[in-house]
Amino acid sequence: MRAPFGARLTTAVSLRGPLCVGVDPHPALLADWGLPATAAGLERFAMTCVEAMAGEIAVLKPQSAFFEAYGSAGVAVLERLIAAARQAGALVLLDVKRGDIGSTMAAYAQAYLAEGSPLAADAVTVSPYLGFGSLDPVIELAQQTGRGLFVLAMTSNPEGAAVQRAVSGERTVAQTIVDEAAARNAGRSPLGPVGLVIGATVGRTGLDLSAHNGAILAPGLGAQGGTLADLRAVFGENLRFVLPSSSREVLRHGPDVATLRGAALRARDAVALAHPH
Ligand SMILES: O=C(O)c1cc(=O)[nH]c(=O)n1[C@@H]1O[C@H](COP(=O)(O)O)[C@@H](O)[C@H]1O
Repeated sequence: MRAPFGARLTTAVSLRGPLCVGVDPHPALLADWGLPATAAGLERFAMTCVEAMAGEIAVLKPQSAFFEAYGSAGVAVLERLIAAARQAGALVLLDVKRGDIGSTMAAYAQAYLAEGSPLAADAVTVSPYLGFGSLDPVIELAQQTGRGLFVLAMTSNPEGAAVQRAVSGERTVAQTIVDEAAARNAGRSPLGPVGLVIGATVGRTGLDLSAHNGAILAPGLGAQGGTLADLRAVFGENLRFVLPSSSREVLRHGPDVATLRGAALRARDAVALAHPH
């Protein structure tokens, strides 16, 4: 039986440092790496990322869209990437941002979190905008299988604020999501399976995160302009469970394996130095 996701994530971060690297094979990156825009090029990109980073970095986050763009051959590459990265010791957070009615979410949960599913990862990103309760099938399966989920709360893109900072009753929409996640994680040690996504670029959030007993993914470092100083502006002193995430800023150092690995390790060490966990 696998240990709970919260325990596996805290162990991975304590052994490997606090960084998630996104595997986002943008067409422009494939071209920069001298690879063709084909499933074979995608495979080479994915396996180079595994070789360079899966043995050293705590969490790799493949972005499903870039694989789906190649149809079934691309999804097959994603399956092999997930398996190879996990085999090399990284946790895999599959970035798919799914959100649907509860009965359909149960099917997504099976696809991404069930034992033996070809796309099963360690955790998945989900959108709560069909109502937080619609995510319950994902939370239940995550708990059963020692996996996790990251719920979009305050996203790094500028368009997110109009919805997420809107006030509903006494609280912002984002705060209601934080509070729902906190309720699901209550009493779990060291961390519950329900993480949040709060972008590194969002500035002051006004969020009360004190009851959130879960991880926080903070994407937006690098290519979207987020800096290490911004993380402190967003999260204050309380960065213990924050997992900063960067994709293009690291990936642009490929395709040489050693150079790519060096860039990832430098990014990780810079985060660890600026924000000791
Ligand atoms: O869930 C995410 O990972 C995510 C949430 C968010 O608020 N902002 C955000 O950029 N992301 C993802 O994080 C990655 C950011 O990539 P870079 O901008 O290249 O570092 C992309 O795969 C985005 O889809």
